[in-house]
Amino acid sequence: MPTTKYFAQVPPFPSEVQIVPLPKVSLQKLQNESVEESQLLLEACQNWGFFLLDLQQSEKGEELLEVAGKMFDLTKETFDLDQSVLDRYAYKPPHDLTGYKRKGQLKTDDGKMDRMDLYSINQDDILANRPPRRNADPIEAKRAELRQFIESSHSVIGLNPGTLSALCPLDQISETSVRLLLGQSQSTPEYDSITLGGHTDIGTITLLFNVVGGLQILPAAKENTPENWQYIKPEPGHAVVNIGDTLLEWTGGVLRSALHRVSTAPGEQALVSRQSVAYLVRPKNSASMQTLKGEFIPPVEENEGDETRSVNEWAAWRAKQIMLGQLKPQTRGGTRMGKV
Ligand SMILES: O=C(O)CCC(=O)C(=O)O
Ligand SMILES: [Fe+2]
Repeated sequence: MPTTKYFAQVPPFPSEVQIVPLPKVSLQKLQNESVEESQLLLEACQNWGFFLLDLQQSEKGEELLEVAGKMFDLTKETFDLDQSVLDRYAYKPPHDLTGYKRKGQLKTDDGKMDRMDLYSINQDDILANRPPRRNADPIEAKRAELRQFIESSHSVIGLNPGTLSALCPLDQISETSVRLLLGQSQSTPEYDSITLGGHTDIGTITLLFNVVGGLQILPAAKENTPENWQYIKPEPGHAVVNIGDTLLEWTGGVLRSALHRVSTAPGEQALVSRQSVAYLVRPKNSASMQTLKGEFIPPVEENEGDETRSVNEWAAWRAKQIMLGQLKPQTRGGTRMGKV
């Protein structure tokens, strides 16, 4: 999440609300190769599939916080556009998810419609790996800042296993995107309403910048009932990082991909609009979904049959399964669940 400046502009997260006790992992300590910090990171990725990344006291981290602030400003400028202007950039699901998604187009867990406006910007468009696409004016005007945000986010997460950065290079075509999100303020809040339905992220890793609360996760082994969902409290100077399904598959289920959603923000935070910014990393399209080999990864057993599809084929299959209702997103992987 960006710096304190953005937190000062909204009501505080209420202290009485129960929150998920997510570990805070320090980027600076990871950069200094702290063994304890790496252990904390691994445990968080196994137990929760989520952690808070403390970006403070690290040059790279502070740089990212600064540019994440610019992405918040861009989110505001973009969603301040007239509805008729935004509609010109509408996304075209299921094939093209880049562009603007108006609220009310997706079913949420409770059978109602979502309340989240999204604008997805393709990484290859910003880095000029493909012919440019015409985006809404505020986005066109901030191409340089978007590039900075992508490069800075990529370098922060590229720190960890070397394999990950090799499989998600910046110069090869992928579906990696920057997503700007807006949940509108509610003058008479409906606290049980879902803004963006429960899902897992399909990619490898997601870096999320939140100021206002609302993001919730369903802890492992908990039934999907309203009382089991718990809020993540946004912290100044930290990003929320979560593991996606691709990393779960690549690690043979060692890491957890957790179900999460956005609900109405708690307390007085529901009275203000909620912006958030996500950097959703996908592998290069030509990569394989095959389980990686490594010290911590259980070998694939003969009767299991390893995944042989490419990232592209697998993503198309998965999207279709979800649409047909044959695959329901759920928390998978991690220590407590063993192999998937
Ligand atoms: O807005 C948020 O905090 C979460 C967004 C999210 O989960 C997503 O874009 O995949
Ligand atoms: Fe997500």
